[in-house]
Amino acid sequence: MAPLTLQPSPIKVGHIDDVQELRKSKLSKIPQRFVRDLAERPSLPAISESCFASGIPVIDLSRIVNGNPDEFYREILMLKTACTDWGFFQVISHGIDISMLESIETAAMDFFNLPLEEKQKYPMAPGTVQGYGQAFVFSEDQKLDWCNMFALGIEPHYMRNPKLWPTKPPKFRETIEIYQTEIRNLCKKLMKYIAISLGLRGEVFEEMFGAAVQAIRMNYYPPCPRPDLVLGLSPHSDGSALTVLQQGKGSSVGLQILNNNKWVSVKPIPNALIVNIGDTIEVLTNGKYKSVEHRAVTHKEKDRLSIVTFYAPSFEVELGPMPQFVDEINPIKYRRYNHGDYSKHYVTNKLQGKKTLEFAKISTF
Ligand SMILES: COC(=O)C(/C=C/C1=C(C)CCCC1(C)C)=C/O[C@H]1C=C(C)C(=O)O1
Ligand SMILES: O=C(O)CCC(=O)C(=O)O
Ligand SMILES: [Fe+2]
Repeated sequence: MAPLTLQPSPIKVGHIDDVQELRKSKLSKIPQRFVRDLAERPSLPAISESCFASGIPVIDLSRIVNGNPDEFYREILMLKTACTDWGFFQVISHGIDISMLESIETAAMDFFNLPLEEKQKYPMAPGTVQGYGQAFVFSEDQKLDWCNMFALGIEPHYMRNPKLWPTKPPKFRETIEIYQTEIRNLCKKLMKYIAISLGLRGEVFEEMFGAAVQAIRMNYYPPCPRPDLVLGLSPHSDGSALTVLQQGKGSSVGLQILNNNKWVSVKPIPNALIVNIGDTIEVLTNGKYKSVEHRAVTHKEKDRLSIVTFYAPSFEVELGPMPQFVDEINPIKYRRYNHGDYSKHYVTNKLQGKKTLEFAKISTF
Protein backbone atom coordinates (compact mmCIF):
# COMPACT_ATOMS: atom_id res chain seq x y z
CA MET A 1 0.00 0.00 0.00
CA ALA A 2 1.18 3.52 -0.75
CA PRO A 3 2.72 5.39 2.19
CA LEU A 4 0.78 8.13 3.93
CA THR A 5 1.91 11.12 1.89
CA LEU A 6 1.02 14.57 3.03
CA GLN A 7 1.56 17.13 0.30
CA PRO A 8 2.37 20.61 1.57
CA SER A 9 -0.98 22.32 1.06
CA PRO A 10 -1.78 25.93 0.25
CA ILE A 11 -3.58 26.39 3.57
CA LYS A 12 -2.96 29.73 5.27
CA VAL A 13 -2.01 29.45 8.93
CA GLY A 14 -0.82 33.04 9.48
CA HIS A 15 2.17 33.95 11.64
CA ILE A 16 3.03 31.37 14.27
CA ASP A 17 5.18 32.75 17.08
CA ASP A 18 7.84 30.44 18.46
CA VAL A 19 7.01 30.30 22.17
CA GLN A 20 10.62 29.94 23.34
CA GLU A 21 11.45 33.16 21.48
CA LEU A 22 8.38 34.87 22.99
CA ARG A 23 9.59 33.81 26.40
CA LYS A 24 13.07 35.23 25.74
CA SER A 25 11.55 38.55 24.68
CA LYS A 26 10.01 38.95 28.19
CA LEU A 27 6.76 40.19 26.69
CA SER A 28 4.34 41.92 29.02
CA LYS A 29 1.22 40.73 27.17
CA ILE A 30 0.43 37.33 25.64
CA PRO A 31 -0.24 37.58 21.88
CA GLN A 32 -3.97 37.29 21.27
CA ARG A 33 -3.61 34.11 19.19
CA PHE A 34 -2.60 32.23 22.33
CA VAL A 35 -5.38 33.62 24.53
CA ARG A 36 -8.14 31.03 24.79
CA ASP A 37 -11.85 31.74 24.84
CA LEU A 38 -13.23 31.73 28.39
CA ALA A 39 -14.69 28.22 28.18
CA GLU A 40 -11.34 26.74 27.17
CA ARG A 41 -9.13 28.46 29.75
CA PRO A 42 -7.69 26.26 32.48
CA SER A 43 -8.99 27.52 35.81
CA LEU A 44 -6.09 28.01 38.20
CA PRO A 45 -7.42 25.64 40.88
CA ALA A 46 -7.26 22.94 38.22
CA ILE A 47 -3.51 23.44 38.16
CA SER A 48 -3.17 23.27 41.96
CA GLU A 49 -1.86 20.29 43.89
CA SER A 50 -5.31 19.49 45.30
CA CYS A 51 -6.53 18.38 41.91
CA PHE A 52 -3.96 15.67 41.30
CA ALA A 53 -5.40 12.49 39.94
CA SER A 54 -3.83 10.47 42.70
CA GLY A 55 -6.12 7.70 41.51
CA ILE A 56 -4.31 7.11 38.21
CA PRO A 57 -3.26 3.49 38.55
CA VAL A 58 0.37 2.52 38.71
CA ILE A 59 1.27 -0.75 37.00
CA ASP A 60 4.41 -2.60 38.03
CA LEU A 61 5.38 -4.32 34.79
CA SER A 62 7.98 -6.55 36.46
CA ARG A 63 5.15 -8.27 38.37
CA ILE A 64 3.55 -9.22 35.07
CA VAL A 65 6.73 -10.19 33.25
CA ASN A 66 8.58 -11.92 36.11
CA GLY A 67 5.99 -12.31 38.86
CA ASN A 68 4.48 -15.51 40.25
CA PRO A 69 0.97 -16.42 38.97
CA ASP A 70 -0.67 -14.55 41.86
CA GLU A 71 1.28 -11.35 41.17
CA PHE A 72 0.64 -11.74 37.43
CA TYR A 73 -3.14 -12.00 37.77
CA ARG A 74 -3.36 -9.21 40.35
CA GLU A 75 -1.41 -6.84 38.11
CA ILE A 76 -3.41 -7.82 35.00
CA LEU A 77 -6.57 -7.01 36.96
CA MET A 78 -5.11 -3.60 37.87
CA LEU A 79 -4.33 -3.07 34.20
CA LYS A 80 -7.92 -3.91 33.29
CA THR A 81 -9.27 -1.44 35.87
CA ALA A 82 -6.81 1.21 34.67
CA CYS A 83 -7.93 0.81 31.05
CA THR A 84 -11.65 0.63 31.89
CA ASP A 85 -11.87 3.46 34.41
CA TRP A 86 -9.07 5.82 33.39
CA GLY A 87 -7.70 5.07 29.93
CA PHE A 88 -4.38 6.14 31.48
CA PHE A 89 -1.84 4.52 33.78
CA GLN A 90 1.77 4.96 34.86
CA VAL A 91 4.19 2.07 34.36
CA ILE A 92 7.03 1.45 36.78
CA SER A 93 9.74 -1.24 36.51
CA HIS A 94 9.19 -1.04 32.75
CA GLY A 95 12.61 -2.47 31.96
CA ILE A 96 13.99 0.60 30.16
CA ASP A 97 17.27 1.80 31.69
CA ILE A 98 17.12 5.12 33.51
CA SER A 99 20.27 6.11 31.59
CA MET A 100 18.27 5.70 28.34
CA LEU A 101 15.48 7.94 29.67
CA GLU A 102 18.12 10.49 30.64
CA SER A 103 19.84 10.33 27.22
CA ILE A 104 16.66 11.03 25.26
CA GLU A 105 15.74 13.84 27.62
CA THR A 106 19.18 15.43 27.21
CA ALA A 107 19.00 15.02 23.43
CA ALA A 108 15.54 16.62 23.32
CA MET A 109 16.53 19.56 25.52
CA ASP A 110 19.79 20.08 23.60
CA PHE A 111 17.69 20.26 20.44
CA PHE A 112 15.11 22.70 21.83
CA ASN A 113 17.95 24.86 23.22
CA LEU A 114 19.56 25.28 19.78
CA PRO A 115 19.26 28.72 18.13
CA LEU A 116 15.95 29.16 16.31
CA GLU A 117 17.68 29.30 12.87
CA GLU A 118 19.15 25.85 13.49
CA LYS A 119 15.79 24.33 14.48
CA GLN A 120 14.10 25.99 11.53
CA LYS A 121 16.25 23.91 9.18
CA TYR A 122 13.69 21.17 9.91
CA PRO A 123 10.42 23.03 9.44
CA MET A 124 7.02 21.46 9.93
CA ALA A 125 5.25 22.57 6.75
CA PRO A 126 1.69 23.86 7.26
CA GLY A 127 -0.74 20.95 7.28
CA THR A 128 1.96 18.36 8.02
CA VAL A 129 3.00 16.78 11.31
CA GLN A 130 6.74 16.09 11.01
CA GLY A 131 9.57 18.48 11.84
CA TYR A 132 9.84 21.52 14.12
CA GLY A 133 6.92 23.87 14.69
CA GLN A 134 3.24 23.66 15.63
CA ALA A 135 1.18 20.77 14.30
CA PHE A 136 -2.58 20.75 13.72
CA VAL A 137 -2.89 24.43 12.75
CA PHE A 138 -5.17 24.88 9.74
CA SER A 139 -6.39 28.49 9.73
CA GLU A 140 -5.27 32.02 10.49
CA ASP A 141 -7.77 32.47 13.29
CA GLN A 142 -7.09 29.16 15.08
CA LYS A 143 -5.81 29.55 18.64
CA LEU A 144 -2.23 28.40 19.15
CA ASP A 145 -0.76 26.14 21.81
CA TRP A 146 1.97 27.40 24.14
CA CYS A 147 4.30 24.69 22.92
CA ASN A 148 7.15 24.01 20.54
CA MET A 149 7.04 20.59 18.93
CA PHE A 150 9.42 18.37 17.07
CA ALA A 151 8.00 15.19 15.51
CA LEU A 152 9.27 12.37 13.31
CA GLY A 153 7.75 9.27 11.76
CA ILE A 154 9.93 6.31 12.82
CA GLU A 155 8.44 3.04 11.58
CA PRO A 156 7.94 1.75 8.95
CA HIS A 157 10.98 3.38 7.36
CA TYR A 158 9.06 4.76 4.37
CA MET A 159 7.56 7.32 6.78
CA ARG A 160 10.98 8.82 7.41
CA ASN A 161 11.89 12.08 5.77
CA PRO A 162 15.72 12.19 6.08
CA LYS A 163 15.70 15.97 5.55
CA LEU A 164 13.86 16.34 8.86
CA TRP A 165 16.37 14.32 10.94
CA PRO A 166 18.58 16.92 12.69
CA THR A 167 22.36 16.73 12.46
CA LYS A 168 22.63 18.68 15.73
CA PRO A 169 22.94 17.90 18.59
CA PRO A 170 25.55 15.33 17.50
CA LYS A 171 24.01 12.18 19.05
CA PHE A 172 20.37 13.17 18.41
CA ARG A 173 19.56 10.70 15.60
CA GLU A 174 21.34 7.79 17.21
CA THR A 175 19.66 8.40 20.58
CA ILE A 176 16.21 8.53 18.97
CA GLU A 177 16.88 5.23 17.15
CA ILE A 178 17.95 3.39 20.31
CA TYR A 179 15.16 4.89 22.43
CA GLN A 180 12.49 4.12 19.85
CA THR A 181 13.61 0.47 19.62
CA GLU A 182 13.22 0.14 23.39
CA ILE A 183 9.83 1.86 23.41
CA ARG A 184 8.62 -0.33 20.52
CA ASN A 185 9.45 -3.45 22.55
CA LEU A 186 7.62 -1.97 25.52
CA CYS A 187 4.57 -1.20 23.35
CA LYS A 188 4.53 -4.79 22.08
CA LYS A 189 4.61 -6.09 25.67
CA LEU A 190 1.89 -3.70 26.76
CA MET A 191 -0.33 -4.64 23.80
CA LYS A 192 0.10 -8.29 24.76
CA TYR A 193 -0.93 -7.72 28.37
CA ILE A 194 -3.78 -5.42 27.38
CA ALA A 195 -5.06 -8.24 25.14
CA ILE A 196 -4.81 -10.70 28.05
CA SER A 197 -6.64 -8.22 30.32
CA LEU A 198 -9.48 -8.29 27.76
CA GLY A 199 -9.60 -12.09 27.80
CA LEU A 200 -7.99 -12.27 24.33
CA ARG A 201 -4.96 -14.19 23.07
CA GLY A 202 -1.78 -12.24 23.88
CA GLU A 203 -0.64 -12.16 20.22
CA VAL A 204 -3.92 -10.93 18.73
CA PHE A 205 -3.00 -7.23 18.34
CA GLU A 206 0.55 -7.89 17.16
CA GLU A 207 -0.81 -10.19 14.42
CA MET A 208 -3.52 -7.70 13.48
CA PHE A 209 -1.28 -4.59 13.38
CA GLY A 210 1.24 -5.86 10.80
CA ALA A 211 4.30 -3.60 10.51
CA ALA A 212 3.11 -1.24 13.23
CA VAL A 213 3.40 2.51 12.74
CA GLN A 214 5.49 4.40 15.25
CA ALA A 215 6.08 8.13 15.59
CA ILE A 216 7.80 10.33 18.15
CA ARG A 217 6.82 13.81 19.22
CA MET A 218 8.79 16.01 21.60
CA ASN A 219 6.78 18.78 23.21
CA TYR A 220 8.53 21.67 24.95
CA TYR A 221 6.45 24.05 27.05
CA PRO A 222 8.39 27.13 28.24
CA PRO A 223 7.15 28.97 31.33
CA CYS A 224 4.20 31.20 30.49
CA PRO A 225 3.49 34.54 32.22
CA ARG A 226 -0.29 33.84 32.10
CA PRO A 227 -0.90 30.09 32.44
CA ASP A 228 -4.54 30.90 33.22
CA LEU A 229 -5.11 32.22 29.69
CA VAL A 230 -3.37 29.64 27.50
CA LEU A 231 -3.15 25.92 26.88
CA GLY A 232 0.11 24.06 26.40
CA LEU A 233 -1.62 21.53 24.18
CA SER A 234 -5.26 21.53 23.03
CA PRO A 235 -7.60 18.82 24.32
CA HIS A 236 -7.48 15.67 22.19
CA SER A 237 -7.50 11.92 22.21
CA ASP A 238 -4.60 10.11 20.54
CA GLY A 239 -5.23 8.50 17.15
CA SER A 240 -2.83 5.68 18.01
CA ALA A 241 -3.51 2.29 19.58
CA LEU A 242 -1.25 3.12 22.50
CA THR A 243 0.78 6.17 23.51
CA VAL A 244 3.81 6.16 25.81
CA LEU A 245 4.77 9.49 27.37
CA GLN A 246 7.97 10.34 29.18
CA GLN A 247 8.13 13.58 31.16
CA GLY A 248 11.36 15.48 31.66
CA LYS A 249 12.90 15.12 35.12
CA GLY A 250 11.81 17.94 37.39
CA SER A 251 9.19 19.02 34.86
CA SER A 252 6.28 20.99 36.25
CA VAL A 253 2.82 19.47 36.38
CA GLY A 254 1.21 19.81 33.00
CA LEU A 255 -0.65 16.77 31.71
CA GLN A 256 -4.34 16.78 32.57
CA ILE A 257 -6.92 14.16 31.75
CA LEU A 258 -10.67 14.50 31.57
CA ASN A 259 -12.11 12.23 34.24
CA ASN A 260 -15.82 12.38 35.15
CA ASN A 261 -16.01 15.67 33.27
CA LYS A 262 -13.27 17.27 35.40
CA TRP A 263 -9.71 18.08 34.37
CA VAL A 264 -7.34 16.33 36.74
CA SER A 265 -3.55 16.66 36.75
CA VAL A 266 -1.29 13.65 36.49
CA LYS A 267 1.34 13.75 39.20
CA PRO A 268 4.70 12.73 37.74
CA ILE A 269 6.38 9.68 39.31
CA PRO A 270 10.15 9.82 38.75
CA ASN A 271 11.26 7.42 35.99
CA ALA A 272 7.74 6.10 35.38
CA LEU A 273 6.26 6.17 31.88
CA ILE A 274 2.69 7.34 31.32
CA VAL A 275 0.64 5.15 28.99
CA ASN A 276 -2.73 5.88 27.45
CA ILE A 277 -5.23 4.06 25.33
CA GLY A 278 -5.68 5.52 21.85
CA ASP A 279 -8.60 5.61 19.42
CA THR A 280 -7.65 2.26 17.78
CA ILE A 281 -8.15 0.29 21.00
CA GLU A 282 -11.41 2.11 21.64
CA VAL A 283 -12.71 0.99 18.25
CA LEU A 284 -11.39 -2.59 18.49
CA THR A 285 -12.99 -3.07 21.92
CA ASN A 286 -16.22 -1.36 20.83
CA GLY A 287 -15.68 1.26 23.55
CA LYS A 288 -14.88 -1.13 26.43
CA TYR A 289 -11.48 0.54 26.75
CA LYS A 290 -11.79 4.22 25.77
CA SER A 291 -9.28 6.76 24.52
CA VAL A 292 -9.45 9.58 27.04
CA GLU A 293 -9.35 13.26 26.25
CA HIS A 294 -6.26 15.00 27.63
CA ARG A 295 -4.45 18.35 27.37
CA ALA A 296 -1.39 20.12 28.70
CA VAL A 297 -1.33 23.27 30.81
CA THR A 298 1.62 25.57 31.43
CA HIS A 299 3.37 26.97 34.49
CA LYS A 300 4.35 30.54 35.35
CA GLU A 301 7.95 29.77 36.30
CA LYS A 302 8.73 26.21 35.28
CA ASP A 303 9.22 24.72 31.86
CA ARG A 304 8.21 21.19 30.87
CA LEU A 305 9.29 18.57 28.36
CA SER A 306 7.33 15.55 27.21
CA ILE A 307 8.58 12.87 24.83
CA VAL A 308 5.66 11.03 23.30
CA THR A 309 5.63 7.81 21.24
CA PHE A 310 2.57 6.87 19.19
CA TYR A 311 2.15 3.18 18.36
CA ALA A 312 -0.51 2.25 15.81
CA PRO A 313 -1.49 -0.42 13.27
CA SER A 314 0.07 -0.42 9.82
CA PHE A 315 -1.75 1.99 7.48
CA GLU A 316 -3.17 -0.82 5.32
CA VAL A 317 -4.96 -2.49 8.25
CA GLU A 318 -8.77 -2.53 8.19
CA LEU A 319 -10.22 -2.00 11.65
CA GLY A 320 -13.55 -2.34 13.36
CA PRO A 321 -14.98 -3.61 16.63
CA MET A 322 -13.92 -7.20 17.36
CA PRO A 323 -16.93 -9.57 17.50
CA GLN A 324 -16.07 -10.51 21.12
CA PHE A 325 -17.14 -7.00 22.19
CA VAL A 326 -20.41 -6.75 20.30
CA ASP A 327 -23.69 -8.25 21.53
CA GLU A 328 -27.28 -7.25 22.32
CA ILE A 329 -26.24 -5.29 25.41
CA ASN A 330 -23.26 -3.74 23.61
CA PRO A 331 -24.44 -2.90 20.10
CA ILE A 332 -21.82 -2.01 17.53
CA LYS A 333 -20.65 1.62 17.90
CA TYR A 334 -18.05 2.00 15.12
CA ARG A 335 -17.92 1.15 11.45
CA ARG A 336 -15.02 -0.64 9.74
CA TYR A 337 -12.39 1.62 8.20
CA ASN A 338 -8.83 1.66 6.94
CA HIS A 339 -6.26 2.96 9.47
CA GLY A 340 -4.37 4.86 6.75
CA ASP A 341 -7.60 6.77 5.99
CA TYR A 342 -8.07 7.47 9.70
CA SER A 343 -4.49 8.75 9.94
CA LYS A 344 -5.10 11.16 7.04
CA HIS A 345 -8.30 12.34 8.71
CA TYR A 346 -6.51 12.71 12.06
CA VAL A 347 -3.61 14.78 10.77
CA THR A 348 -5.75 17.05 8.61
CA ASN A 349 -8.03 18.21 11.42
CA LYS A 350 -7.30 20.39 14.42
CA LEU A 351 -7.07 18.76 17.84
CA GLN A 352 -10.58 19.01 19.21
CA GLY A 353 -11.31 16.65 22.04
CA LYS A 354 -12.71 13.35 20.78
CA LYS A 355 -14.19 14.86 17.65
CA THR A 356 -11.75 13.06 15.34
CA LEU A 357 -13.16 9.67 16.31
CA GLU A 358 -16.57 10.70 14.92
CA PHE A 359 -14.99 9.54 11.65
CA ALA A 360 -15.73 5.97 12.76
CA LYS A 361 -18.84 6.40 14.94
CA ILE A 362 -22.05 4.78 13.81
CA SER A 363 -24.80 7.30 14.21
CA THR A 364 -27.63 6.04 16.44
CA PHE A 365 -30.23 8.31 14.81
C1 LIG B 1 -1.40 14.10 18.74
O1 LIG B 1 -1.07 13.06 17.88
C2 LIG B 1 -0.03 13.10 16.98
O2 LIG B 1 0.67 14.06 16.86
C3 LIG B 1 0.16 11.90 16.18
C4 LIG B 1 0.98 11.99 15.01
C5 LIG B 1 1.61 10.95 14.44
C6 LIG B 1 2.36 10.92 13.20
C7 LIG B 1 3.56 11.59 13.09
C8 LIG B 1 4.12 12.50 14.14
C9 LIG B 1 4.41 11.48 11.87
C10 LIG B 1 4.03 10.33 10.99
C11 LIG B 1 2.55 10.20 10.82
C12 LIG B 1 1.80 10.00 12.12
C13 LIG B 1 0.33 10.30 11.87
C14 LIG B 1 1.89 8.57 12.62
C15 LIG B 1 -0.43 10.80 16.60
O3 LIG B 1 -0.21 9.62 16.06
C16 LIG B 1 -1.27 8.75 15.98
C17 LIG B 1 -2.38 9.28 15.20
C18 LIG B 1 -2.66 8.38 14.24
C19 LIG B 1 -3.82 8.41 13.30
C20 LIG B 1 -1.70 7.35 14.29
O4 LIG B 1 -1.62 6.38 13.57
O5 LIG B 1 -0.85 7.59 15.30
O1 LIG C 1 2.80 16.93 27.08
C1 LIG C 1 1.89 16.22 27.49
O2 LIG C 1 1.79 15.86 28.67
C2 LIG C 1 0.81 15.77 26.55
C3 LIG C 1 1.33 15.38 25.20
C4 LIG C 1 0.29 14.72 24.35
O3 LIG C 1 -0.80 14.45 24.77
C5 LIG C 1 0.62 14.39 22.94
O4 LIG C 1 1.71 14.76 22.47
O5 LIG C 1 -0.24 13.75 22.28
FE1 LIG D 1 -1.85 13.08 23.42
